[in-house]
Amino acid sequence: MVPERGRLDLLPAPRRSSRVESRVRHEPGRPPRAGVQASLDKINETAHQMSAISVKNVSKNFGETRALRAASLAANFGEIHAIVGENGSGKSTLAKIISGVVPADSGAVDVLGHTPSSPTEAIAIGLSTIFQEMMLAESLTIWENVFAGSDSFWKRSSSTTEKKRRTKEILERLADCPIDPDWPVSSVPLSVKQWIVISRALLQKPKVLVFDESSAALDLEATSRLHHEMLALKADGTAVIIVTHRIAELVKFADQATVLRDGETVGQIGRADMTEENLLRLMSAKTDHSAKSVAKDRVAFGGGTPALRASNIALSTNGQSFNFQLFPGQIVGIAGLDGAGQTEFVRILAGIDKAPQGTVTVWDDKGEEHPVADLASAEANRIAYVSGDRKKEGIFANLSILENFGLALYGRYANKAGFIDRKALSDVFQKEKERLSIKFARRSDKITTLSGGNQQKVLIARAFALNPRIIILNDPARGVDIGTKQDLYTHLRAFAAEGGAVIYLSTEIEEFFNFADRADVFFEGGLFASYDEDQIGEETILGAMFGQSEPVEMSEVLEQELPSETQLQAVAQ
Ligand SMILES: Nc1ncnc2c1ncn2[C@@H]1O[C@H](COP(=O)(O)OP(=O)(O)OP(=O)(O)O)[C@@H](O)[C@H]1O
Repeated sequence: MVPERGRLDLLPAPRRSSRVESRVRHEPGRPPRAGVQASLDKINETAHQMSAISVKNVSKNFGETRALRAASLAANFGEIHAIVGENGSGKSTLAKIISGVVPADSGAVDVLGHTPSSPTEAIAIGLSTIFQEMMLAESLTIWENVFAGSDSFWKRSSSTTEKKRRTKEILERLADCPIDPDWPVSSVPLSVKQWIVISRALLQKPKVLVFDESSAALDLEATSRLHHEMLALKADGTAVIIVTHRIAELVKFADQATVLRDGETVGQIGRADMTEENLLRLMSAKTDHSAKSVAKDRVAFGGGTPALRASNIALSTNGQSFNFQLFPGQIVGIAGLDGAGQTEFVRILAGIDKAPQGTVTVWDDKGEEHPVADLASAEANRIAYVSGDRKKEGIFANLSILENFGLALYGRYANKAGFIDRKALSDVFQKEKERLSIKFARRSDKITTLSGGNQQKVLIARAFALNPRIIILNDPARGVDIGTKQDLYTHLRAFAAEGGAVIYLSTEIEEFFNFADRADVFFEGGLFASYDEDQIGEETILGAMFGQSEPVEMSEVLEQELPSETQLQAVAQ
């Protein structure tokens, strides 16, 4: 029975029987269910056991778009359960149904013994969700955001001093940097915003925690902290549901994965069968999963006229200066831990921010040089920029898909009287839509009706359509599925083969493999190391990210102690 709104305090305690708790506690590493073959039957069979979540044959339409047609999922307490699938396969919609944000059209939804009909109700029964789009009030302080809405569902509302103390404690642990709870949210970087949203959910001490692509804004080290947090929650008996495209990461620590394809659950994979290959095979009807490899000839860069040069650049007034060069046809990967200066650097190259020191110069087709000092000069010199932080820097939520695509192009497609050649704009849109396989019902629909990954594709398409000489991408593949990523690498490689130059900042080191011609690594506010194609590897890049000239193994980064039960309880108090 769904309770009336406003009567949540009268809700019966969620059905989390001691039988379930003891089963999880005494058998934490239950043997995984067999196989990739594990099918709907098996999922339904599992759903009959006492589980944290049981979703059976759920469907959901948004107007003409069928987001889900037969989605099922069964997740237990004390397990990390991933939901995977290509962009637009229905993962977020499933997460939203489980979280009470949208109702299912048909099918059965059982979350902790209830069918939540609103996020508030979901929280009341013990489910917290961290959504893909960060819901933050930018003008409020950090602590106000962490405790937003808390007073209505915590029995004893704590004092402001106490709230600030707890905010500082949990955020400094999670974000691993000093935090003043009184800072306005607008003043902190994207990664800290992500931690604020995560803290808010953790402080609710949920029995089920849903992460919808929540590590997308976090760098490697931070993602590892998040994984440890998830493992600690699992050890505590929480059902942790994660929606993610970071397949390589999830095979390391997820217990189960439910795979969606075109709105349908096509299988559930257990720990023993959790390999990238198995997941990809189920996710996509495509048969070739061979990879990241984009065929290309080795080219030596260095001679001739560069496409872009940054000279004596420093990222702060007293910072160490450095030089940077990019040649036509070259793809340079940019890496660094969060806050190491790489984001500031690419924004300077794109003309968005000014360098505290130094100059940026580009060369045109005729070999003539031009300074890049602001957005206008960057645009005039055909530099396109794609941001991974699409909500803040990319999309206009109130505009349609086509309008979002066409915004930067209107100047190019307008005649002298100012009328836009809609046919030409429409043709180029169609071409880019096919190039990146952007999925949507109608181009006149608002961009926010697209899945997160498809929104990102619109921004990438817009950059290609600008016919740039240089494309600067700032973590563009955030939230983009693996198939699209590979298509993106192929398109960028083709762009480079025609003389274009690419700067590709990524928080995922693997993106550079078999793709970048060079990788530049930032550390503590400056360019620390530069590696040619044949030196690019996980250990070398990772080492440089930590300021070491020696390679570092991933396991050394991930080898942190799990928080103890006492530490966790202290945080949860
Ligand atoms: N509010 C909405 N209105 C219209 N269509 C929607 C809405 N929400 C989702 N859709 C559509 O439903 C489909 C599934 O979207 P969903 O966001 O669930 O996919 P996803 O698997 O999470 O994708 P991604 O990996 O890109 O985030 C998509 O085609 C999307 O455009």
